[in-house]
Amino acid sequence: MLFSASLDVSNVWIERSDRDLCRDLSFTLRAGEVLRVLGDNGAGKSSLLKVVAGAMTPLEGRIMFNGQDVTSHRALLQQSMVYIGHGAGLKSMLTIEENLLSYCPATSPEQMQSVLDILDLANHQETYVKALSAGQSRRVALARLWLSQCPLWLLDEPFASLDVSGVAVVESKIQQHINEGGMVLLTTHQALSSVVTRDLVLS
Ligand SMILES: Nc1ncnc2c1ncn2[C@@H]1O[C@H](COP(=O)(O)OP(=O)(O)OP(=O)(O)O)[C@@H](O)[C@H]1O
Repeated sequence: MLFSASLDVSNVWIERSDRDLCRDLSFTLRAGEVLRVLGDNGAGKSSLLKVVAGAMTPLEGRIMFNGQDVTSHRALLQQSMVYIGHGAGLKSMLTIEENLLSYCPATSPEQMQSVLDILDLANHQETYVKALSAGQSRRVALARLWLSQCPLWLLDEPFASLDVSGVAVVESKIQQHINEGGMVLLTTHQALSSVVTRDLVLS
């Protein structure tokens, strides 16, 4: 699939616990780009992602997607993005397959098998998510990315809990996504070894 999308965030002001996390923050994201949000613990990286995802409302600012103002019309953006926050967003009483189908109902059995193989979860297809390790749960959460066919990925610490092979799989999927014109906004405290990023530093 080839994507063509753009994100323009302008003059965002985010306040939390009576503290300004950012004021007048603007940035753009274009097809084929990865923007890495950096900053110390508590700087506001997760909050910024939540604002773009529509899970938090900024005091001021505008978010444009494909040239359309989605600041107060989040539905337009929701159908074009996948947001993976700190929590895996999985239902613990469902199996891996049931969880993925609840997000991506059009997934074919072949696609499901391929994703589980890539993530080294093929033997856990029927396992309930409550019985997975933190890294395995993270892998399931991230599998939504390449089943969803959405241009915009918002990833809060996507490599947390992943082992070396998990990090390599996710980096290669990010590279594939941007090669196809996708966009990635992510927070991470670690350098990406194979993907070129632009950096946005919150202080
Ligand atoms: N649920 C909340 N209610 C009130 N304040 C919060 C909440 N979550 C975070 N904060 C505050 O907002 C600020 C920014 O938090 P945020 O999680 O966005 O930072 P971060 O840069 O992602 O941090 P980290 O690198 O530790 O993950 C912090 O000062 C924190 O105390």
